[in-house]
Amino acid sequence: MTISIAMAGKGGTGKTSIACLIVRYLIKQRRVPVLAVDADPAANLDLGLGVNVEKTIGSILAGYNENKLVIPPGMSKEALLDLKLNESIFESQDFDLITMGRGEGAGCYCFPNNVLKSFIDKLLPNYKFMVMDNEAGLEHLSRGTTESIDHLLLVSNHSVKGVRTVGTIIQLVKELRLNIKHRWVILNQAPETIDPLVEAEFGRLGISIGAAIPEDRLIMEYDWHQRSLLDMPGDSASVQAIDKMMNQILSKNPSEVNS
Ligand SMILES: Nc1ncnc2c1ncn2[C@@H]1O[C@H](COP(=O)(O)OP(=O)(O)OP(=O)(O)O)[C@@H](O)[C@H]1O
Repeated sequence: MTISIAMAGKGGTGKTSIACLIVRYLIKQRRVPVLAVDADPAANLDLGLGVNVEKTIGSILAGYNENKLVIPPGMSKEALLDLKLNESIFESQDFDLITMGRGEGAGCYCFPNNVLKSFIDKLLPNYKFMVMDNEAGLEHLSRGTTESIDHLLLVSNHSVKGVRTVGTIIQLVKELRLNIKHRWVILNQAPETIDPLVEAEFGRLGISIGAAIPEDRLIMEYDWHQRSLLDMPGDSASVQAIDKMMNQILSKNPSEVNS
């Protein structure tokens, strides 16, 4: 069975960086192959993983909608779309990546989201792990494989707004009736002492912190130099915290991990 890990939280709190460091952990632990999914139209999971994705689900669908696809004789439009979607998989030795990207024009992501979901349903049996970076709203995680997530990681930075967004997402998960097996609240860029206001907000919402990832200048430097976070050194503070967090998370499903 594939173990699915999904990230959520307010924009800019570090979801993408943490997703990359989780992929790094899985690769180092040889828990491969990993399917990385960038389901946030505003995220750049590819850059964090040190690759550059040009073909996204959004860009393929834009061509499909505008009838830009030349359909070979004897092939259905759906079969051609499937073929094109397969071309959007970025393959590397240890992980594959699919990216939702932006559709053309403003507005609704319902169609790309639905296509992404059924695409994931098809791909998932080929992987040991799926790591999915999401936008704050989780509406797209309903129906199909993505309805049931093994580990939902709710990321907040050290701000009252970040914590409130986590509270809102917890509510949303209930309303959407998503089947989340384990939920973890991650405090990113955590200082040594948590500000009493931030702590009070966690307390008010009845949320306990599952793991804290410290502020690590190296993450910013890698970002600045567009270096892959997969190459972060094992002794850096953030990597050590992520590795510890992942050991704790995966201890919840040892049988699947060893199978
Ligand atoms: N623990 C950390 N220490 C230092 N800098 C960090 C840390 N985590 C993330 N950052 C920096 O914070 C910024 C935002 O991080 P990131 O892009 O991962 O957030 P995000 O939640 O995915 O944002 P978005 O939703 O907008 O894509 C980046 O510049 C990143 O380098």
